[in-house]
Amino acid sequence: MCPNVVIRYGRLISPKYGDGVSSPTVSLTGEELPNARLVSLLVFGERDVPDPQYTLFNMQWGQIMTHDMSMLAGSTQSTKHATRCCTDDGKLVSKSEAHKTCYPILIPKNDPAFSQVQIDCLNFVRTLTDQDQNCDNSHIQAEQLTVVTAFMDLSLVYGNSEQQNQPIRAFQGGRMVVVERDGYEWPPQASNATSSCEAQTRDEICYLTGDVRTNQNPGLAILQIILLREHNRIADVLQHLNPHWDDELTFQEARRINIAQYQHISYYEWLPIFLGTENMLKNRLIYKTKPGSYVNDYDPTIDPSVLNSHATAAFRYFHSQIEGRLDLISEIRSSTGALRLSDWFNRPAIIEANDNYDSLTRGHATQPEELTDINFDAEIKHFLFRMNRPFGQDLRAIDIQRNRDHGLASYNDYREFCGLRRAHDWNDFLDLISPESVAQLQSLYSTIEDVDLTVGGSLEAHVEGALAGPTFLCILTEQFFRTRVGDRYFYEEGEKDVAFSRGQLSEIRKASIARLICDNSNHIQTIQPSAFLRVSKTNELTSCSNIPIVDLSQWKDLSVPNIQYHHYKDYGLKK
Ligand code: HEM
Ligand SMILES: [Ca+2]
Repeated sequence: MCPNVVIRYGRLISPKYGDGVSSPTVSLTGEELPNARLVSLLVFGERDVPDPQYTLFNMQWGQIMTHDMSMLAGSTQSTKHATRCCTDDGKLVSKSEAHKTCYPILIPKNDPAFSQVQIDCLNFVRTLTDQDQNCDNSHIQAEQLTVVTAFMDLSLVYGNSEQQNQPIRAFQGGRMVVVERDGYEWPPQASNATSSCEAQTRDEICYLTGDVRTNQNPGLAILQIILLREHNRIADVLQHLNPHWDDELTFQEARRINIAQYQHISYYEWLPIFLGTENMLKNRLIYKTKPGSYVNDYDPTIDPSVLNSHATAAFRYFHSQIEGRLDLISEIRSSTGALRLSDWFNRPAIIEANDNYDSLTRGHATQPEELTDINFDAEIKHFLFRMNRPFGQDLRAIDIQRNRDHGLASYNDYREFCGLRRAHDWNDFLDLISPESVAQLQSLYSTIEDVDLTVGGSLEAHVEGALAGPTFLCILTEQFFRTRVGDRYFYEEGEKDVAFSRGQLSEIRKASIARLICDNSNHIQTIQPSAFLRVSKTNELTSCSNIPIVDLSQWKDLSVPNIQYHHYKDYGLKK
């Protein structure tokens, strides 16, 4: 297992593991970098401001894409780290006992939350690098590893290898394994529920899918279920259209269609909200196409792996959109209650209680996400993975610590890399960052060169039409260009060995998040046509029967035996 996440612009401190707990907090100038929790507290707010335009599904789809593209090696992304850098009662473990990958976040004195409960230490385990795996490594800096395929191939549904896929594939009718409860299909049970979830018994609901993070929060699990049910829905239609197809052909074609719809929704419905339609057109991330026309932009020289600056900084800015209250909404769109996010981390059983699967789905399509700004909801800033304790972890502090763990170049370096003006003194940041934020930075960092990318980038004023400032926008645009152009199997590609027919492609282009919700909820009848956008005069609730359908009859009696499916081995981690 050798690198897939690449540092393109690494800060020149050695990210080789040092002496455990005290590893690199030292900046370029040899000064201490300001404590990550302190930066989280002082630079970022936690005001809960709803975004008038976008629904919570808009946030949630982003987490799905994130999980498809990257998962840092060695991080379980839950409370249950095998490596413990803090004791049970929140004290630093002694240096001699700390594992070399320990890099805990120390709690500053007078912390408004953690000082109440005498917690001094938040667990943090460094990402494994190629140097840990003894990969041949001629460059000076270590490179962090990811354990999922970088391509947008729904690896979170199907797994990242034949081995991961095998136990969740039914090998019948092209279907994935599901279990039936109350007449509906759900993902199979994880074999180790008490460690994969916060489950009390082995029988408590804990889902097994292609990605171990599935159970992390209810909205994420719901989208995983929607995408799983969509696979089986497609497989059933294909079998009906083509009874002579065997399991393998049906499975691979259903998977291919599911991935194509998801790529279409991601590039044409979701990404324009973040990156701006004009910016995407200009940078050839999307095209104004005729219904059945191809975009032949595959380029084998483009490296499609995920940029470290993308996974560790830019794409995490959208943690700001997370809402800590999940509304339960009825079919007539009235509230029937709400869940507190931190009560339900890694406890998916709540989804199958009462009408919650549908009520939460309507809630996510109705309630606003939080404004994309410098505020991060208290539920993830003080209560992440809290379980039954009074406080949990701080996702914003984790993001900052991860930025340093990976040795990313500084905010100022990335400004220059992205063609902006390099700052020479604090005032030079004022072109994009508010005077209040610059003053906070100046009080915390000893030099402008030390400001972390994840911090500076999150403070920039947004580019018009986009939900990010110019530095993050530059990184995100570069990433999503590579993700499509570096993927030979991207759904718009017309190369004959891999292409959909023109008729099929024009059907795929009708896919929408609204249709996915209609087809894969239990019994939702109405939805707005653009479900990433809130209901409005131009986006009114309507019957599901009015939402365009991808007509799968285009796949009838298809003579496809020669098609090249992309199998897992094609996307295997690089040597
Ligand atoms: C309730 C929603 C979410 C929760 C609780 C959550 C939580 C987390 C946690 C715990 C991590 C691991 C941090 C680390 O150890 O470094 C993480 C990573 C990450 N998150 Fe989120 N997140 C959420 C939504 C999102 C959204 C909406 C996006 C983007 C649109 C996003 C983007 C990322 C990225 C890019 C990573 C790094 C992934 C990797 O490379 O392994 N997350 N998140
Ligand atoms: Ca993937």
